[in-house]
Amino acid sequence: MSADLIDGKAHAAALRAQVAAAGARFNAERGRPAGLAVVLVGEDAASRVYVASKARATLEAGMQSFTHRLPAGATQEEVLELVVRLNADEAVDGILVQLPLPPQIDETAVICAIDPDKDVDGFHVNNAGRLAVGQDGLVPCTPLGCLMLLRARHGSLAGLRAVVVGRSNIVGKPMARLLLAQDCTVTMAHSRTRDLQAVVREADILVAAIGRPLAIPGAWIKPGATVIDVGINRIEDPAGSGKTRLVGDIDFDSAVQVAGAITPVPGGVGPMTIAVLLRNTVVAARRRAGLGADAILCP
Ligand SMILES: Nc1nc(=O)c2c([nH]1)NC[C@@H]1CN(c3ccc(C(=O)N[C@@H](CCC(=O)O)C(=O)O)cc3)C=[N+]21
Repeated sequence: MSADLIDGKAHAAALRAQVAAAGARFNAERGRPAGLAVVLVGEDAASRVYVASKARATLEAGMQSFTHRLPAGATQEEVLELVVRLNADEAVDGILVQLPLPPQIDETAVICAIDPDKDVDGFHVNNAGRLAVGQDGLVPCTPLGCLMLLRARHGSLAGLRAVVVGRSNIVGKPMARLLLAQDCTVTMAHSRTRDLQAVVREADILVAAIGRPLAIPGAWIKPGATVIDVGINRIEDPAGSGKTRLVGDIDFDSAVQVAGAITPVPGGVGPMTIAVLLRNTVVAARRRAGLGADAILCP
């Protein structure tokens, strides 16, 4: 048996079309487009690629895109000054500071400086707290994208056993909170979990966000489970040739034989992350403008 492939690119394209429609409505109501500011500190090549693709996606969705590049040697004060300026800028509805930041900069301090109403990453402690207690806020893009994929497949998730492997503030913790809010029975597993294999085996829904290539083999997975692979790891191609390729945290080739449905890497969760970022930007723009929720943006 072979699992259904969950086509993240297709789901992301559909979401982006909805976001573009909602963005156009916002523009018509307010007389200006929603605006997203992306801050990039340093010259990391991979980061530059993400930032360029985000900027392109923002423009395609009819939003305004502002990209700010600071040198790798920028000081904490310079980064904070820029964030303060973007907080005060009425044309900016969303602020994303690309992580990781260079070592001389205190990431927590920078995230805390972002206006929570513009925190489209959902990393500010106000938004993390809101998610934890079930209040409306801005929800981190990757876990919300995963939830959308799961809702599209299952409809209701109530009563299903969900296992989240990984406990980062960016993916694991908010993912677990979202699944709990959907009435899943949630287990959080991590690097210190004993008998991870037995825990994974319980999962009707498995979300892997570990950051270790091919860490979970198909033999661990419950037959028929829905598997969401958040990992994006660049490894040397084992076939030799010195080339590299992207793989997830799940050993796809064995997992696809066992799972009921699975996201590929690339083309799974990654494209959803960017689509949700745009969605969050329109949500933030509407809230800041005192407009009600736009129904098509509510998952
Ligand atoms: N403040 C902040 N917020 C972020 O959301 C954030 C960040 N910092 N720092 C970097 C990571 C990484 N990230 C990705 C998003 C989409 C793809 C994506 O679409 N990947 C494609 C493949 C791209 C390729 O081929 O290289 C895919 O999975 O199909 C990848 C990585 C967001 N990040």
